[in-house]
Amino acid sequence: MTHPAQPKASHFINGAYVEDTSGTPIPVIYAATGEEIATVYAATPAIIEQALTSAQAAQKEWAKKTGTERGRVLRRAAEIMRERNHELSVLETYDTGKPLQETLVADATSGADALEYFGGLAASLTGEHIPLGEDWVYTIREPLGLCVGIGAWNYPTQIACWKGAPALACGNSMVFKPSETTPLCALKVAEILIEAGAPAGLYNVIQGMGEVGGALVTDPRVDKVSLTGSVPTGKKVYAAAASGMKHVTMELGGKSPMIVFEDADIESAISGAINGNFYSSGQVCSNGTRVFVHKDIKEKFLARLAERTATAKLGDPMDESVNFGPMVSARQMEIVLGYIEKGKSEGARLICGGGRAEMDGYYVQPTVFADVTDDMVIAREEIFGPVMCVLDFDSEDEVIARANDTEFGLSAGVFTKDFTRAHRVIGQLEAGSCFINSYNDAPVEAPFGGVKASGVGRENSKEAIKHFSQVKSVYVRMGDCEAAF
Ligand SMILES: NC(=O)c1ccc[n+]([C@@H]2O[C@H](COP(=O)([O-])OP(=O)(O)OC[C@H]3O[C@@H](n4cnc5c(N)ncnc54)[C@H](O)[C@@H]3O)[C@@H](O)[C@H]2O)c1
Ligand SMILES: O=CCc1c[nH]cn1
Repeated sequence: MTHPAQPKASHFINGAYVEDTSGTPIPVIYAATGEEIATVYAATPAIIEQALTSAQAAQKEWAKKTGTERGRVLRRAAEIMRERNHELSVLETYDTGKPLQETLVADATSGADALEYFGGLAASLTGEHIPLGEDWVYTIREPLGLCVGIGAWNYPTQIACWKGAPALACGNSMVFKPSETTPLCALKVAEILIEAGAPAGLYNVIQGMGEVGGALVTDPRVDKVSLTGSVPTGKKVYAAAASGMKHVTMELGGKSPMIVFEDADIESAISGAINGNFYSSGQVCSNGTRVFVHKDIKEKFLARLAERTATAKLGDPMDESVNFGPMVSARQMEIVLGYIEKGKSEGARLICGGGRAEMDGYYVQPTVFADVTDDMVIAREEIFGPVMCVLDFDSEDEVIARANDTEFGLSAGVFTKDFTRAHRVIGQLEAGSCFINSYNDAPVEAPFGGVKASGVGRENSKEAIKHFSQVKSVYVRMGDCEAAF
């Protein structure tokens, strides 16, 4: 019997599902059991061509609509997503293995927030009037054209919407390629947009691995590339886009610091560390995986952290009481287990976890290492799994320097009751998305993105509009135009 997660076809192009089984088969594996639940096929050159042609044609008509008309479609799509939240969350759980407890509140709902927010902004995307004596300049905010979105596997619905919603609000069209590990959810986003009144071809989804992404990035019809992925992929995609002088947004990886000062509320700081390391089984780009704890409170912090981590409920992700799921894939589980062994061999002190959980599926125990030093591999490389590194520090200046000593710059957090210190420290941290006495909140109203190797551009908020539109300026001379000869 066909599994309920099996989509009608692999791709969604020009308003309909499209199949081409001559592409490479991509099995969809449910991470909680290892069972193959669906198959899709990588886009062939003919499929890529269909998607780009449809998107290019649809964009021209879409850009002629008023912002109010565009916004209405996006807001209707948001409503449909909310009405179907349960069904979409179950699919997200099949796609990623993340617990339903999480997907019910953080995936389709976050996608709907983006559609609603950018739907609301669409009608207010105007230019300005710049008086110059008698003359004047006016500006027009114009779409970029055909945008390509390429997704990572940790938030398939959210990523499809965080890219699609601002792109469409600004009058662009999109071809979206989900991660080959989680190909299912973006198809539903495309389906819902059509149901909400989007024209055929405006938002297309095609499947595939890096080669399909590469073909999209280098196509001369594409004006903008927005990637969510790792730093190595980001470097390749950024370079390929640059050779075509395309606009880019790069949402990449991190190894973010979370600093716990001696005056912090310990329970609250531990909640931050848990949210910033174990939510989505640690598969969140902005995670605060280097937890710097002041030496005076380190042992107290570790003892309580171990106690609370022991209460994590691993199990069937469809059971709503389960709050800790498997890694997305066997490959990701092996990568994470490799880092755990590295941490042990490097001499870090294992506080809890430290291996695979004894159950079917790709579960890794929530793991905490203490006495981690800055030079250890586990403190330098992005693990993208449930592995928290606790490092201790003495002084504010020292911890700021150590927190910044990384190629990454996605996020940073500070826990302290001293707000003067909180703002002073945050002001010196090299990171794009920061938190004070909290960790990992990502509301659509706030800009999201990194500095240094963690990325270029911002998603969400009004900032995203700047990355999906361009400004035309028009000089208007009221008198005669004069020349030297
Ligand atoms: N900053 C953010 O917003 C954010 C959010 C989620 C995940 N991430 C990052 O994503 C990574 C995990 O996701 P992943 O393993 O899917 O990342 P990845 O870099 O392996 O793949 C990301 C996407 O890029 C595609 N791709 C690979 N090579 C390509 C190429 N040469 N040209 C075009 N496309 C190509 C993949 O098929 C996939 O769709 C982590 O590093 C994580 O930090 C960042
Ligand atoms: O994974 C990165 C994006 C994100 C952060 N919090 C929720 N989603």
